[in-house]
Amino acid sequence: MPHIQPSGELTLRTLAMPRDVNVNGDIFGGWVLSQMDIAAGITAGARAAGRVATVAVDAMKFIRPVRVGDVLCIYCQVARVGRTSLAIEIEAWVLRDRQGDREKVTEAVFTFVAIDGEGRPRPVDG
Ligand SMILES: CC(=O)SCCNC(=O)CCNC(=O)[C@H](O)C(C)(C)COP(=O)(O)OP(=O)(O)OC[C@H]1O[C@@H](n2cnc3c(N)ncnc32)[C@H](O)[C@@H]1OP(=O)(O)O
Repeated sequence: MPHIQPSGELTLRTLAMPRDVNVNGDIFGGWVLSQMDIAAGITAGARAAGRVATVAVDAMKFIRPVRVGDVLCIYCQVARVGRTSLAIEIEAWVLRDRQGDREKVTEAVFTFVAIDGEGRPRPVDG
């Protein structure tokens, strides 16, 4: 079996806490999605040199559950730059129980729009 590595830059690391569990006792998918939005927003904001807003969440796949005590590691890369929008590919991996095996748990593509002070689209490259 090939040794699969994360794609992209490690942008955010955080610990899954008991307050974020769902009724199954695993971590709530919405919490994972919000961490991905934060991480991708950092990457998009850096590329667009300013404010960005999430306009679309595509190709979201929940591959494996996240559990309390896992370290969530989010990797991002810019996949496409348009006139006012940019797409960020995101992979979320965990280190099981803080230090164990590394597993990919989710992936997605988020689209951001560069916005000005009034919240209107502006060119990514000024
Ligand atoms: C659930 C939440 O609370 S998400 C929270 C954060 N997000 C928000 O609040 C954003 C709310 N949305 C908005 O304010 C507006 O949609 C804006 C300002 C982001 C964009 O305004 P729009 O009038 O849609 O802009 P417009 O039609 O000019 O499109 C802007 C760019 O986004 C792209 N775009 C718009 N909608 C989508 C979409 N669903 N998927 C992919 N790209 C899209 C367009 O193709 C265009 O890209 P380009 O300039 O690179 O060619």
